[in-house]
Amino acid sequence: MAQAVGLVGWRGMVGSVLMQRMRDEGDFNLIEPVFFSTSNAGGNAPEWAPGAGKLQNAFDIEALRKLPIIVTAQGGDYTTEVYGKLREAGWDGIWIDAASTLRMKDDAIIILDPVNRNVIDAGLKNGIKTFAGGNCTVSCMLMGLGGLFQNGLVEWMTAMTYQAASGGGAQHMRELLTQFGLINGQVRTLLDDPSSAILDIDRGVLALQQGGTLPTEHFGVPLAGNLIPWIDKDLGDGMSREEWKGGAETNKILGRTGADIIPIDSLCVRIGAMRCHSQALTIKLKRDVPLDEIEDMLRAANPWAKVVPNTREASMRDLTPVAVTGTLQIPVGRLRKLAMGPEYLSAFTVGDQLLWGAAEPLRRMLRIALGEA
Ligand SMILES: NC(=O)C1=CN([C@@H]2O[C@H](COP(=O)(O)OP(=O)(O)OC[C@H]3O[C@@H](n4cnc5c(N)ncnc54)[C@H](OP(=O)(O)O)[C@@H]3O)[C@@H](O)[C@H]2O)C=CC1
Ligand SMILES: N[C@@H](CC(=O)OP(=O)(O)O)C(=O)O
Repeated sequence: MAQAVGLVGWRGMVGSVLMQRMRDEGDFNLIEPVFFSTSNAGGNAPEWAPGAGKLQNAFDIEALRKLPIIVTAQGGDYTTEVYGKLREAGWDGIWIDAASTLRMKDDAIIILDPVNRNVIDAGLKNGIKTFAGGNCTVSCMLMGLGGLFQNGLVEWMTAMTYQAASGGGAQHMRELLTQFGLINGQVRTLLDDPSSAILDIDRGVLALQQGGTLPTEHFGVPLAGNLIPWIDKDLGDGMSREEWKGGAETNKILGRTGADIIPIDSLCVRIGAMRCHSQALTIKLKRDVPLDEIEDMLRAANPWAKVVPNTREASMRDLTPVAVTGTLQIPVGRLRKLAMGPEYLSAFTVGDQLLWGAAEPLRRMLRIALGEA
């Protein structure tokens, strides 16, 4: 008989991508979905899930307690509000969560099964019941570079990130597009006139960007025609929380602790892409490995990592957010040894932060929990 699975956060941005992937992969044939809402209990479940009945109250601990598995993409505040109460009420089910809240807890595993299926399986065997999707930047990086980690080749690594607006949420994407539109409107007459001076156009754009009238409620400053070299909270030691996650989460996903920890550091930057995070990586290898062997390792690690030849044409065609959006492929390119020596490798990777960065690890974990993968 199909297992009942509670779904919370299914209509949000991450949740919608998750629902679409579950529908595409036939996951709903394996479960009896119970849809929850924080805002519309008693409303209708989505029309594409006939027979799913009414939406249940996502804060109703008694209703949640009945379910052996709960999948949530509702957000960290919801997890903070509900998870503890549910466990305190004696709930012993499997909790699969997109939020960062529980990731670093000792009794939780960060899920990215193409990279850490061994950690997940060992956890399940040892009674772990809490599974959290990783930070989008970390998950996309590990999907691309998994081969180097699998082969124990990484001595240390730095990631310079180029993160899309979607990482902030749906409202951030809207704000970015509104800013682009307003900027275009500001200089449209000049743009339409081929004889206008580019510096006049530039002055017009800057006047709007600096004038304080662009909507910046979500990003704090204009992102259109700009970048923001800070993502997430200020940890007070010169590091952003997003940068801290790069090292902390990567090592936890890989199951590395103590002396086995791989130093990984980042500088995380928000740019005006829509939903793909990109990152430029500098990797110190433990030994000099020829580039063709490195490429073979990257390809062999999982079916989604794709090596892009280090040429201008291939990089421009295949290694951009626009090329990757909506796909599960994680291209890795710009691979070359650096001037510092043959153990120093440069790489660039791009990933859809709503797919491998958020939804995909959750639906795959659900299948593992159901014994279907
Ligand atoms: N955004 C991202 O890039 C990533 C997000 N995550 C995590 O996923 C979680 C959710 O993020 P995200 O999906 O961006 O959040 P959203 O804001 O898109 O959705 C969250 C909830 O908001 C409610 N909501 C209110 N108004 C609307 C509306 N007009 N349309 C849709 N939903 C609405 C819904 O709850 P209800 O139906 O109950 O009203 C929905 O489940 C967070 O924990 C985040 O950390 C993880 C990785 C990446
Ligand atoms: N912080 C990421 C998005 C995100 O939701 O990350 P996390 O799941 O670690 O909170 C970004 O802004 O691009």
